[in-house]
Amino acid sequence: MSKLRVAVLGAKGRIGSEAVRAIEAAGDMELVAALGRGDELQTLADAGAQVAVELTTPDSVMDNLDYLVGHGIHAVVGTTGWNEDRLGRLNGWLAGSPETGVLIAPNFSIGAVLTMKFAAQAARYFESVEVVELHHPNKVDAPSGTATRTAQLIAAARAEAGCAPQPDATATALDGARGADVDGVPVHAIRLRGLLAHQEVLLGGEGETLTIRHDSLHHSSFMPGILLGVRRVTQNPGLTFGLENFLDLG
Ligand SMILES: NC(=O)C1=CN([C@@H]2O[C@H](COP(=O)(O)OP(=O)(O)OC[C@H]3O[C@@H](n4cnc5c(N)ncnc54)[C@H](O)[C@@H]3O)[C@@H](O)[C@H]2O)C=CC1
Ligand SMILES: O=C(O)C1=N[C@H](C(=O)O)C[C@H](O)C1
Repeated sequence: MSKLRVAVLGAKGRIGSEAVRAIEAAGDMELVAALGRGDELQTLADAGAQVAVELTTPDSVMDNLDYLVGHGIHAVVGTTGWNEDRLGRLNGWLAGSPETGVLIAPNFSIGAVLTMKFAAQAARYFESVEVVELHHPNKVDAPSGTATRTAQLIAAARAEAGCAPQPDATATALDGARGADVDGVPVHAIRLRGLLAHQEVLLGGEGETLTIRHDSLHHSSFMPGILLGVRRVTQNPGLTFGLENFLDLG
């Protein structure tokens, strides 16, 4: 069977360099291009890339996806910075290239995907819920894409269950002291040397609390998800948001 022809964008970055190694080691894939900032996107079409793994920066990802979708190259995207406006533009490009698949995964690690699922399940049973994400200090965006998605899923589950707004008597606060408000869920971002990517979801009810914590200790935690995404995206045209869509989580 012929190997999948895969490219990496952001190949010299923290996660991109790990992805290059993982793709090179995968028996069913061939790494046909590894691009860094400033490299010509035309290299991807010239190399016959079928799938591109996009691991760059929020300021680069849209131009790259415009090119990829326009050339019918499937994309597996880990880069953060997604909002309604960006998703709308991407869907517009995909409408003009209906056979192309794009997976956007806020997090490729199985533990983080499960954290999001468990948090959404638990959120309706507790009065209070807050998200704390903790990352290395070189991260350029806050809150993390994972924390934003977690808070959105929690808010949606609470709305569906008819939960009341969270109790919070804060009358005066220093700017930022209560974190960012994502759909009514406070999200707090810590940046600390020594950390990689971590998240806690804190839930509180009468006389009890529940903490769901996940730790990515190495970039290798993201690789099985990236490889799964590469294998599955070619059979899933259009936009898929979240790796859970390619997992049988029940
Ligand atoms: N979804 C997930 O599971 C994960 C997502 N990420 C996200 O991936 C992105 C990259 O993270 P890191 O590797 O830590 O950052 P990084 O800064 O180490 O790497 C980004 C790389 O992309 C390069 N780059 C920028 N523009 C480019 C362009 N137009 N073409 C090609 N290369 C370009 C940069 O020069 C840099 O080498 C971030 O948005 C981060 O949040 C990171 C880890 C896991
Ligand atoms: O920048 C990172 O490192 C990470 N980014 C993603 C995010 O913002 O959620 C995924 C993971 O947290 C690592």
